[in-house]
Amino acid sequence: STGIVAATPFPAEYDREYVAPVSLGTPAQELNLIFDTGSSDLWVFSTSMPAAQVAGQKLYNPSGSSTSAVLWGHTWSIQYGDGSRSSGTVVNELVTIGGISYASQALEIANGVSAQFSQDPASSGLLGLGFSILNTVIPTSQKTWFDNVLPTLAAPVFTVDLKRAAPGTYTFGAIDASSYAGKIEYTPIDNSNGFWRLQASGYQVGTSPFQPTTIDAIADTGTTLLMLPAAIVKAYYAQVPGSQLHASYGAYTFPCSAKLPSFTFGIGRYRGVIPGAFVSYGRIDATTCYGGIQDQGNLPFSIFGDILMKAQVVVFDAGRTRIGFAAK
Ligand SMILES: N#Cc1c(N)n[nH]c1N1CCCC1
Repeated sequence: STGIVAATPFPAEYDREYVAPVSLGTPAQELNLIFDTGSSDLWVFSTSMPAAQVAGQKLYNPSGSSTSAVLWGHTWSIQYGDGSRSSGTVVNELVTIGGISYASQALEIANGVSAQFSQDPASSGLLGLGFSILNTVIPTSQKTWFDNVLPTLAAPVFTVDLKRAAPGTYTFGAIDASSYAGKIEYTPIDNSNGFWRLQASGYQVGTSPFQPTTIDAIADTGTTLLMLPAAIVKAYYAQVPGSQLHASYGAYTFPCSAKLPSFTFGIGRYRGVIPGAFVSYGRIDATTCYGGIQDQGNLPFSIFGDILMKAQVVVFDAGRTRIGFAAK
């Protein structure tokens, strides 16, 4: 089987996150979830949550589904890198994405979420697309939906084609040859820590010479920005007049009137180009804009988040434990 769903950015002009529809239970309850290659829990807002923590999100109601079955004694609790959290209980449920169904998917229902989630009306939860070792359900960890449907897919892959301020696609079980230009360049991933972790071969700022250097990064659709080592970030903004490491934001900002250089990353001999315009993440005030490239700080790896993804077609190949990039 193969399946395709739209990946819609929210808020429309800022691409802070991308959500896609997931169908739960019988009769179907369709919720928009963040598809996140940097985590491995499938969890949803539910009717078990306090009203004070809900603000417009659609809620999954297990009692309204004839196919939900409590996974007795199982709970989950997750905290993301930005400090956001959620937790709750677990049911087995029919979960369908792009027409691909799995009848007894571990579906984690929230009975509590942190403010970042409560204040985000666009997302009713997350679909983890990382490796199942990261799943937080106890006493027995559960498989991701992708892991469960893998044997039924025409090819053991999913493809991410995010776009800037426009709907893109997540495709399961196939690679749409018409979605990209040239060849897909693959590189092995290390999934031992549950991430799609790769080594890029270097970078280039604008038209300056390519700098060969290994960049140890995870491909993470759940992270908005491109988080890189301090030296690379410094080299990038050195080419942006008026940019600064803003004391109060603890992040690089620049004058919205600045012309931003492109950022190129290497995968082997392949060069992936992020247009300068993609590096403007959003306006802070009348004249100041927030950089889409930021310092990874004390993270143990870089994060190739949405700012990079939206410039490429990215193939997550579980069959051959590799990841592929192509221009579009
Ligand atoms: N922080 C963070 C983060 C990450 N590195 N991957 N996914 C994340 N989130 C998903 C929803 C909230 C944060």
